Amino acid sequence: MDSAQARLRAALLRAPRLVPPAREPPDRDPPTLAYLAALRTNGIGGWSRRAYTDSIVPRRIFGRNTFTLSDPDAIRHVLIDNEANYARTSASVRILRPVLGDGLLISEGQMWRRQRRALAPAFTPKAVEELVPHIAASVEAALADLAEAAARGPVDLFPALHGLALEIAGRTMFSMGMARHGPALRDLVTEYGERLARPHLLDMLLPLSLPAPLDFARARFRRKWTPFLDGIIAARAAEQAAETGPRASRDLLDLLAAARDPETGEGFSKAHLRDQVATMILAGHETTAVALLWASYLLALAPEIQEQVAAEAAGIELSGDKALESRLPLTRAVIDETLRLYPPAFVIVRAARAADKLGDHAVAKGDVAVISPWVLHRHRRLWADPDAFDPARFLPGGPAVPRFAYLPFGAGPRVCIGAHFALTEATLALAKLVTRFRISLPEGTAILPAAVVTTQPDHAPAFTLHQRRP
Ligand code: HEM
Repeated sequence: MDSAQARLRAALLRAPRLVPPAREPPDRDPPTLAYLAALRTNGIGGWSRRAYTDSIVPRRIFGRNTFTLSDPDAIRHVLIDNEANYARTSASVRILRPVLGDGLLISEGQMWRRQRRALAPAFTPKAVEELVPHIAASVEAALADLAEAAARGPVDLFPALHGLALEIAGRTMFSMGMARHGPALRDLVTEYGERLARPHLLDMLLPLSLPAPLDFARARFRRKWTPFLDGIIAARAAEQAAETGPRASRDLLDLLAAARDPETGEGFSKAHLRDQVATMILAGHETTAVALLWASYLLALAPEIQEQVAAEAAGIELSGDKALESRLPLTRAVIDETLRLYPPAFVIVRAARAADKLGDHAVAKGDVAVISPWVLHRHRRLWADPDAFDPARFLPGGPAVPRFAYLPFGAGPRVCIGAHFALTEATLALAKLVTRFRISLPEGTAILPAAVVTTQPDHAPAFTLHQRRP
């Protein structure tokens, strides 16, 4: 550990211990119907106390075994070693396909491989580094709007962070400004999230070949959704046709449009390209916005740490120097620790295609493996002081974080393709937010997680943003 790292660590040690408020897990597993109700309103409530101490928690739900895994070997087995035996569940596909179509997140087999190969070059650390100046410019514009709002009084930060993450996703991945389309997109996504994305009993029980009752409403939603996306893509094409001179850089849509199957030479269809835009924009902005909201919340509860983040970022020119992120170790550690305490993707679920074994448990075809970053990251046996906010766990030079105890982005071949992008964006945005404003909340404000698809806040608290500098 060098002396700068030692100083940072010592300063963090002086900050008071913070355990952000949380609901206590139930002492016993909720009965099946209560469990299903929890999945529709707040999935975190489905795990009882034993999930946070046991390595594998089996439960039988409607004739099927479900295993919540916090055992590193079992997790590795499902996500890596025997990954081909574990597919997305029919409930996940039912819920996600009307919005994401055949995009990367829910495609399987050869189609998935082709897409992943085509998209991978756009997400390497080097490619992401090229995007830093664009991310920085979008953050600056969002902060100017926030400053105006903050001058009028307390601010509902969540929609502002959503708008920011959406703008960054649209601009950097598809060269599309989202100012025009963003509000309508958010309305559609909210409409879907409030009703159709909440799993119903029959979503889980029926095979994909049979429609569940909500599938009809989901199909109606898709009939509105796809023309909306086609409209955005057409607007982008029109904008580019009107531009004179060479394009500055190729974006994701260009990469996908140019991709050819090495065997057949075929390209992706127009419908497929549209599904990819939907996938990247949705997977890429909702999660990052949630992460930034929780990071702002934690720093409002821990003003001493907030001041240290502000001091770190103030010493650096944040205008978009590409190697920026590595020079913000504390800001980055705050983001890492936020993703531990409030993982935006709170659960990763797979269904076994064939019989298998997890630890001492026999797995039958159709049984479900549940890997919950929420449970795993607060597991009593895997973390010291698991409920406390302690960014020092992630400072460089400290002990390594155990590989399968920390999975905000999943692991294995289906690991989040946008992980590096998200970490860069969130670190930069948080650094800029905190250098510009001192963030606070009224004394005693508690935000609790409400996990449906992502780990959302249970209400929209008004943050006070005190301008540090114009
Ligand atoms: C803090 C932000 C983010 C979090 C916490 C997150 C989390 C995750 C997780 C846990 C998975 C694995 C799901 C599974 O195995 O079932 C995943 C996959 C994925 N993520 Fe992210 N993600 C984030 C940001 C992004 C961004 C910025 C993008 C796009 C640029 C993105 C695009 C995707 C895609 C396309 C997949 C599917 C990959 C595949 O199946 O090959 N994510 N994400």
